[in-house]
Amino acid sequence: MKQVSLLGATGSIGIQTLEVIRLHPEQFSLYAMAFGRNIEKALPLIREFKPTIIVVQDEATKVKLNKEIDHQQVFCGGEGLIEASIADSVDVVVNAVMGSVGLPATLKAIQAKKIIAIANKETLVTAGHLVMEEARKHQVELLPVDSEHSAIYQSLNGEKKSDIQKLIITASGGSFRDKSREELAGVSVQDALNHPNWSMGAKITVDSASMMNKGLEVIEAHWLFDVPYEQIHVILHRESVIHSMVEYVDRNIIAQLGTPDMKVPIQYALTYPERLDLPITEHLNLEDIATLNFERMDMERFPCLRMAFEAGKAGGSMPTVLNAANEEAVQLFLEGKISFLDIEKYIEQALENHDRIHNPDLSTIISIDEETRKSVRFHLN
Ligand SMILES: NC(=O)C1=CN([C@@H]2O[C@H](COP(=O)(O)OP(=O)(O)OC[C@H]3O[C@@H](n4cnc5c(N)ncnc54)[C@H](OP(=O)(O)O)[C@@H]3O)[C@@H](O)[C@H]2O)C=CC1
Ligand SMILES: CC(=O)[C@@H](O)[C@H](O)COP(=O)(O)O
Ligand SMILES: [Mn+2]
Repeated sequence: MKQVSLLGATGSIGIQTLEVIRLHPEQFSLYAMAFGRNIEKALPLIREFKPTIIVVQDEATKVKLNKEIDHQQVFCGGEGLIEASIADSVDVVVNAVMGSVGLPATLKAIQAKKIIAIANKETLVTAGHLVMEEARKHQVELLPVDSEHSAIYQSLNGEKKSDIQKLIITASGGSFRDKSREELAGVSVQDALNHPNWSMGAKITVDSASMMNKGLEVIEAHWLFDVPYEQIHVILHRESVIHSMVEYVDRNIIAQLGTPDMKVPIQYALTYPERLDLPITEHLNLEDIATLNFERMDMERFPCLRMAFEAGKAGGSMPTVLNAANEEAVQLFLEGKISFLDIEKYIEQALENHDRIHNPDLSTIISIDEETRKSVRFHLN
């Protein structure tokens, strides 16, 4: 029996993780759950799964929650996320919070030698060098939940790293894949949230539409698999059936295919190295799909992808700035305060105004993250 700590339990990945846990009660039990402020969504989950530790975003939410339940161990904020990640009884930490707020808990979970199923890609983008250094030091392997990285992880199984020619990451193209740049000027939040293939949280759905999601995934892949940016390739693949591929030096390409359903990579990370039945997910039927399409990625059309490659290659503190500016700009877009095209403008400005710091430590990363967010908000006023 694996005791799971689930950070981001009320989110899209969180709810699907609970579906997997519910399916295999003999394999998994929910020991800890963390969420932000969504008490309404959390209450039935608390009543059903009866976690020993509960974490909420702030004191006010804790006070509200305590009026609804009688629970001994409710923690708050970043410290709470860490408590939930290092508790002795926890075997696996599923980090599915949204944003760089997940970073300190990931580092502490590694130091506590937990199994880590990582959905929270912002952690790896903002501080990949620190996360991977800790993972190496403590001999902890990060199990990717992100569908592309789960695909690459499976395609690398048993292979030599030195035989990799390139990683090929597939992109659906997101909500605006058929719009020209001119047409993007007037798009609404509702339009952006209409992803063609996946049902996900709001922030990642907007990232998909701007192609920043793919940019973050390139940086995530660089760190997870220790592959240089020059050997990471992105390709447009509308169907989201091939989740990503690895090409080897002998021209063999190994790909992972599956129904676009996040429960598949979530369960794989939870059961690894075993596999279990997943009856709640449809089988992939290639005869019904009939055709798979591939298109060259246009960096002019998708400047967020270009900026992510550039920030990743520049390294140091640049990916921290890229990520923080993006998180803040997407939030402003979701609040209706800026337009869709402003997102890339704000990120570009933040990157231009930043003097790169080589090999930033955790406190430097946290302060750069905060400063970048402030500067994005400042330019708005
Ligand atoms: N959704 C998907 O299919 C995929 C997601 N990912 C990655 O997984 C992560 C989660 O994505 P997704 O599930 O879509 O996001 P959601 O927005 O749906 O969920 C985010 C979760 O994090 C919680 N949360 C947010 N801030 C805090 C905080 N400060 N403290 C504690 N909890 C917090 C939210 O709580 P509350 O509900 O109370 O606000 C919610 O439970 C992201 O990094 C994303 O990029 C990767 C691949 C696919
Ligand atoms: C499901 C998942 O892993 C998402 O990150 C997904 O990849 C989004 O799709 P696109 O970014 O390819 O549109
Ligand atoms: Mn993905």
